[in-house]
Amino acid sequence: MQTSSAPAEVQPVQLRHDTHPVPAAATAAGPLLAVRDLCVRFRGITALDQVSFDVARGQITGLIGPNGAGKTTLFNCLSRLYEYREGSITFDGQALEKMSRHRVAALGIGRTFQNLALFASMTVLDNIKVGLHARTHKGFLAHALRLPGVATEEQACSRRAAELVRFLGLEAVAQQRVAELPFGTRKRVELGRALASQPALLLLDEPAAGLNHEEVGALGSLIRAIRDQFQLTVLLVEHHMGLVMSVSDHVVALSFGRKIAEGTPAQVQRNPELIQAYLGTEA
Ligand SMILES: Nc1ncnc2c1ncn2[C@@H]1O[C@H](COP(=O)(O)OP(=O)(O)OP(=O)(O)O)[C@@H](O)[C@H]1O
Repeated sequence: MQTSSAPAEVQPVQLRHDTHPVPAAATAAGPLLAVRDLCVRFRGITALDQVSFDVARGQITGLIGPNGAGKTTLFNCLSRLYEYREGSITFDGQALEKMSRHRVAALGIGRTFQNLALFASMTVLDNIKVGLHARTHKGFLAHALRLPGVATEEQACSRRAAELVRFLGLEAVAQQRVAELPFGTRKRVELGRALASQPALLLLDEPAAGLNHEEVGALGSLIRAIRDQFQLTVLLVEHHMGLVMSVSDHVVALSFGRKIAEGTPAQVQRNPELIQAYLGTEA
């Protein structure tokens, strides 16, 4: 990640969320995301056991827990990569279990992955444009075939992609192929692609993994800047406790598929069950 491009130095650009499906945080009622009694089982393993929690609009919620706690399983349920037969997930009042994966992305849930999911042979700018095409009216095929109206939309896409590149401090590498870039920079590109789809809820899966101390510091500021600038709600899965506790408004802790603690970072850090869960594994 380019530490020289911390958010304090980033030019404030205003990206219009004119296709944004979810009302602004201040005006809408209820949590953006409500997880209720969610159970997921894999051949005898209970990955999630009656997990319930809310993600409040406009907040950064940290989801923590030792290895195997069920964090990624939960993310995969939110992206509809995994099916769940027990419990429910409601996004802005709509039941996710009734929707296809494609509709979930269109609804306004964007994510990054633990192991980067970028097109390595494409440039930084083009990877970000892929995210933008997820929200264009004409669709990828119409763009490929250059159908009428595409040119105007293409110009808007290029403008927005350039704005995102600037926001993320990626101008110097915008025309470089992703495969040529250091890991930290690629992680920032993935963030750009997720933001390009204009999500209302951004799911970040271990964004600090593989970053050095300085890069993690810059990442914390960047996550907050993203939340503020794009008026997003963020759900962050992360093992780096310093990062989670410094950026989160609210923290939910899982262990062996169960929710064991929930509250402000200060409250959760004092929770005896959480301390035990980490002492028993990696603390
Ligand atoms: N597709 C799958 N098939 C079988 N078991 C799975 C599958 N996905 C997850 N599990 C199991 O479910 C449990 C929860 O795993 P999960 O990856 O959600 O934990 P996690 O909290 O994300 O862990 P980590 O921090 O190591 O990524 C583990 O016991 C894991 O082995």
